[in-house]
Amino acid sequence: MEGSKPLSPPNKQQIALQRVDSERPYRLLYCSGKGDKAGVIQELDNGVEPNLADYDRRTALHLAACEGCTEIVVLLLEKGADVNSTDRWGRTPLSDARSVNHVEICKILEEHGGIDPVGLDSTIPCYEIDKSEVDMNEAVLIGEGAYGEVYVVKWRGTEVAAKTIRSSIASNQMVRKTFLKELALWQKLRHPNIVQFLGVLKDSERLIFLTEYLRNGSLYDILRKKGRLDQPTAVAYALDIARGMNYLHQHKPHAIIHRDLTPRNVLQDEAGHLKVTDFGLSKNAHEKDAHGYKMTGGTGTYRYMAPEVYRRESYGKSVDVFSFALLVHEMFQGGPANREQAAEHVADKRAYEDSRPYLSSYVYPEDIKRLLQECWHKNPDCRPTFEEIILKLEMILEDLKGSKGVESCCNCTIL
Ligand SMILES: Nc1ncnc2c1ncn2[C@@H]1O[C@H](COP(=O)(O)OP(=O)(O)OP(=O)(O)O)[C@@H](O)[C@H]1O
Repeated sequence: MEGSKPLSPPNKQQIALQRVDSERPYRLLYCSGKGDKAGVIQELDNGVEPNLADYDRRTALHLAACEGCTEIVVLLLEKGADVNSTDRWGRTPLSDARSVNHVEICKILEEHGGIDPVGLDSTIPCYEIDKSEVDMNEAVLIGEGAYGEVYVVKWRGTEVAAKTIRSSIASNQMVRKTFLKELALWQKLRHPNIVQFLGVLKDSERLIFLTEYLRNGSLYDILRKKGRLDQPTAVAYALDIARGMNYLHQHKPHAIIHRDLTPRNVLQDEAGHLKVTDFGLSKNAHEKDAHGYKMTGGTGTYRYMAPEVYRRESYGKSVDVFSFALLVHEMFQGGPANREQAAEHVADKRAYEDSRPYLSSYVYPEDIKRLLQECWHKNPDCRPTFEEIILKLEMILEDLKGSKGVESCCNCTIL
């Protein structure tokens, strides 16, 4: 009879192998989210359960559906993945695919009996506002945009802005869903330089949503009234916008690209600070193709549009940096560059002839000039991030304060 050997402690290599083994099942989740078909097949062939879930109860099918990996979705379903497994938040793979608009995957999941217990519209109720709390008959019209009118109304004793979406637009179920999706994204945002979303009016035939009311109006109104801003004010405003935009670009788990950053979409609060608004056109950066993002064209305002967007190429976050540069240019200049020319013509020349606004040395300090040239660089990869822009602007503002001894901003004078 063979005597039993005393157990010796595992060596380093054995410990490493044990670790790989204990992490091994989760490779299925990793490969599914990355679209690594060979990896997924290998894991399943090794006997990993197709319904394996992580601590949030998210399965390989959730991840593949969410990341738009169609082939993996099909494969997992073939291998017996549960089409209606629910994660910690009650979301099925179909809920995920819908929320990021992966149409083909939604179809496949539905064909396999997939349901969406969460539903797009039901992400809204916690922010629904009873329409009896808002008297729309007392509403005062304050503006009109591409999607409808904007009113100031009273809600629980406070003046707020009510944005109405034209019934011709809101009656289209697909468009309505897209709006609700954008609002669901907006309602999660909280930042001092982002206009606060308040809620959607419940049971209203029209689609109406409330945001905080900024009584000083938009940057467009300010520039029309005041013309060119003094340098410290322009830089302080630029910092406000950059901070709001940086928050959007650093949004987790997916960056938010505004896509329509214009002077009309920047509003001023009573303290004189600027806030970025109108996420109706912003796009969750998760909805990307292999190269970046594709814009369907016609979206956004031509005068502030990045060349790659005008040319309908794939694009990324830096399209907002390009628009930002034009806003800053306008604050120093007092109005838009090439204002006598049609906006589309201006965008065309920027996209195909690399034309950029003139930077007079009398108007633009050297460091602002350099920053603007970097921000509207023709190569999107050469443009700085908003995080970098903030650092530069903070230094420029310090220098301006140092050289003048005075910062004048929003009617305040800081000595
Ligand atoms: N929260 C708000 N507080 C105060 N005024 C607002 C508010 N939201 C919008 N406005 C005013 O209403 C106007 C219209 O706004 P809206 O966002 O509908 O359109 P826009 O930004 O001008 O154009 P577009 O729809 O093409 O983006 C704005 O220019 C602004 O003057």
